[in-house]
Amino acid sequence: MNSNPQTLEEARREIDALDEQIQALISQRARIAQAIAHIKQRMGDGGDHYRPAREAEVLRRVIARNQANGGPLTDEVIARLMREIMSACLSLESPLTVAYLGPEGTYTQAAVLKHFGDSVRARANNAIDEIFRDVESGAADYGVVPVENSIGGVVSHTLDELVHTKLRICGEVTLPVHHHLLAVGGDLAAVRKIYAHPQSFAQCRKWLDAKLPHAIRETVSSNGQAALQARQEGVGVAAIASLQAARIHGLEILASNIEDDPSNTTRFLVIGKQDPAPTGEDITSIVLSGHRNQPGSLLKLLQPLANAGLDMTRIESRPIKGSAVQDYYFFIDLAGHVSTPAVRQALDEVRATAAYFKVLGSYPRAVV
Ligand SMILES: O=C(O)C(=O)C[C@]1(C(=O)O)C=C[C@@H](O)C=C1
Repeated sequence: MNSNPQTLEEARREIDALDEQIQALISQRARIAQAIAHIKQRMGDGGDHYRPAREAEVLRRVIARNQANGGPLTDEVIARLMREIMSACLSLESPLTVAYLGPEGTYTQAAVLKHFGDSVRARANNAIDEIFRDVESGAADYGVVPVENSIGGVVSHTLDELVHTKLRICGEVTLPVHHHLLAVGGDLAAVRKIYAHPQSFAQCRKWLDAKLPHAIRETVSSNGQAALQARQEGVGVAAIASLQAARIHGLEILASNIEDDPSNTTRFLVIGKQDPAPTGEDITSIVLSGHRNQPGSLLKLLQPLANAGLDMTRIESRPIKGSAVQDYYFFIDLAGHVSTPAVRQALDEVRATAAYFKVLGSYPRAVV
């Protein structure tokens, strides 16, 4: 085939031929995925064919090949295309229901699409605890909840739920957060009122002070809700929300990327009943508490992790509700999978000295 077309006709002929091959290959891939689903059924996997570890491996290979080939598509774009192919293949046999923090148009919905692709049934819920209940009861196969924002800090509701649930963390999603000012129409000068989630107001404060110092700022429960209200109230009322919210609610973008810190990122967790297999690039999340009134208790508790040379990537504390003296749960992420001897052994040692200890999950590190 000519790889250096000189005319539009030649180039389009090449694209038509490639499209034919790509389509045939995608169909062939889908048939093999169907065969895999039947094999899994025979093995008795209970109908949940989703395999986060396998998907992470496929995506990592896609990105490695993209980098070796020098693009020209970005890693994010090529991974998204492959993610959609996998999502469509999986949905042929068992479409997943994924509960997320709604309403439609929230960043959590964007995280669902980024992680599971467009072929899942995404189910909007009003509160983080409802998402946990939906997955526990089987009303949803998986849930996606926000856990931390690089500016706003931890989402304490999610941490509190993790302590008590029997569900496991099966994956993580990291999403760069870009805020946009949306309205049904008009221009910046017409904006007299802005709806947003309190965190979004905090993250766009400098921009708002400079560009819209006189507009009334009214907080609502989510960015999706903000977009909905801007839609209902019309010209002069704006919302801070995502591009997706703009699409869903038919709003125009009055200003893009209005966040004060362009590196703003939110981390989400995928919760479910599955323990993903190791991939070689995994995170293990645990929660623990020490015995009261023991000086240096946290240091002693964590010593086995240091002795095993395990890389602790995150530590957060939350007060234990209802304890008279101030006691804390510590949420710790470390690099590695609980099925590897070094991690298992170190965690057994930690468990032996902790007042409370639970593995929240071992799951693949986010790929893109
Ligand atoms: O390899 C599998 O186990 C499959 O089911 C196939 C496949 C894919 O399309 O690549 C689909 C869904 C799973 O989550 C992982 C991978």
